[in-house]
Amino acid sequence: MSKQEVILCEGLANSLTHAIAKCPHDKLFILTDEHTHRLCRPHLDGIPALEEAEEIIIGAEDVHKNMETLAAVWQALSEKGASRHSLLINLGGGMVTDLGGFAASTFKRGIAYINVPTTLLAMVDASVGGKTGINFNGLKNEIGVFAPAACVLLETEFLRSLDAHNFFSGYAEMLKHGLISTPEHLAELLAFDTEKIDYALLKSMVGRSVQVKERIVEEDPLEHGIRKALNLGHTVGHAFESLALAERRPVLHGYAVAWGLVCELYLSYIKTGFPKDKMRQTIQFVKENYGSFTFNCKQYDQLYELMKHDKKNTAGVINFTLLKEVGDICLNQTADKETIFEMFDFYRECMGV
Ligand SMILES: NC(=O)c1ccc[n+]([C@@H]2O[C@H](COP(=O)([O-])OP(=O)(O)OC[C@H]3O[C@@H](n4cnc5c(N)ncnc54)[C@H](O)[C@@H]3O)[C@@H](O)[C@H]2O)c1
Ligand SMILES: O=C(O)C(=O)C[C@@H](O)[C@H](O)[C@H](O)COP(=O)(O)O
Ligand SMILES: [Zn+2]
Repeated sequence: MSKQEVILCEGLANSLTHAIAKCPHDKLFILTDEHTHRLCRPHLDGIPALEEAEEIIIGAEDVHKNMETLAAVWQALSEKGASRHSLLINLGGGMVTDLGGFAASTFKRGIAYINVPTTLLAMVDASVGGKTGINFNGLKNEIGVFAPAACVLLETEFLRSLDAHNFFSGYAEMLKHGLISTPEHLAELLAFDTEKIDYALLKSMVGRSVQVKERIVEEDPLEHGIRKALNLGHTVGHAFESLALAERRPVLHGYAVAWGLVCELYLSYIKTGFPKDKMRQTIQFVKENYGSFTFNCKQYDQLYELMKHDKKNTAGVINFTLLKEVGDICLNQTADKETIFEMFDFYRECMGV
C-alpha cells in the first residue's frame, strides 16, 4: 500500500490546488453529504481547480453508510461521465470518507481520491489509513477495502461549525490515541478545556493525534499486527453501535467507542494489569462527557453475538486489544463468555445503568 500524504493545512485553497495538480485527471467530482454541502462546500468556493467539478450529494449520518448510498454514488459517477482517470474529492466526516473512499476504490476497479475531512473524528482517524467501507447486515464496516487516499488535507477551521456531540465523538478516538501512545498525550487530552475550546491548541492536538495513527498505519497498513491497537474500544464499541442501530436509537461512533473503552479498560485491568487509577480517571472523563449506553442483562447474549463478528477474530474466538499500561499494548487477547458478561456488569454498575 502506498504511503499516504497527510497535511495539516495552513491554507486549504493552496493545499487543495497542489494536491489536485499532483493527481492527473480528466474529470473532477466532489462528494458531500447534505450538511457538508451546505456548511463546508462554500469554504472551497473560488478555487479555480474546482470550477468544472461535478457535485455528488448524499444523505448525512451513518444510517446512509449503506449499499443504497454506495450504488447512488457509483450511478452518479457513471452518469456524469467518470472514467478510470477521474478524481474524487470526499468533503465530509467519516461517513463520507469511508463511503466515498470505497466508491472510488471500486469504481472501474479504482480511481484516485483525496480526503478533506470536516469532523474532528474524520481528521484524527477516519480519513487517514485507507480503511474504507460501508455497514452491512447490521454490522459496522462489514464490506470494504483497504485503499488509501492519494492525499488527506486537514483544515481545522471546519471544526468551528461542529456541534458538541460530534466534537466529543471525535474526541473519543483522540482519547484512544492517548491511551495507546504516551501518558503525556493522554494527560493533555484529559486536561483540555472542552467547554471553552481553544482552537489553536486543538489544531496542534489534532496534529499530534493523527500522528499516532499515521505511525501505526505506516508500520502495519493491512492490520496484521500493531494496527489492531487502533481498534482499542471497538470490539465492544461496534457491538454497542450495531445494537443501537438495530433498535433504531443510533449512537455516534465515537460515543460507542468511549463506552467500549470503559469496558475494555476494565478487561485490561483484570487481565493485563492496567493500573486501576488510570482506568478510573479515563472512565470518569467518559462519565462526565458521554452519558451512558443503556442495556440490561437480557441483552448480554445479543451483544456477545455481535462481538463474534469483529474483524480481529479468528475461528470464532473474540479478540481484544488490551493495555498493560498507557502505551503498552497487548494484542490478540481473548476472554471467555463469563468474563465478558462480568465486564458488562462492571460497565452497568459504574455507569449507573
Ligand atoms: N476508516 C476509518 O479508519 C474510520 C475511523 C473511525 C471512524 N470511522 C467511521 O467514521 C464514521 C463516523 O464519522 P463522523 O463522526 O465524522 O460522522 P459523520 O460523517 O456522520 O458526520 C457527523 C455529522 O456531522 C456533520 N458534519 C460534518 N462536518 C461538519 C462540520 N464541519 N460542521 C458541522 N457539521 C458537520 C455531518 O454532516 C454529519 O451530520 C463512522 O461510520 C465510523 O465507522 C472510520
Ligand atoms: O484505522 C483503524 O485501523 C481503526 O481501527 C480505526 C477505528 O477507529 C475505526 O473505527 C475503524 O473503522 C474500525 O475498523 P474495523 O476494521 O473494526 O471495522
Ligand atoms: Zn473508530
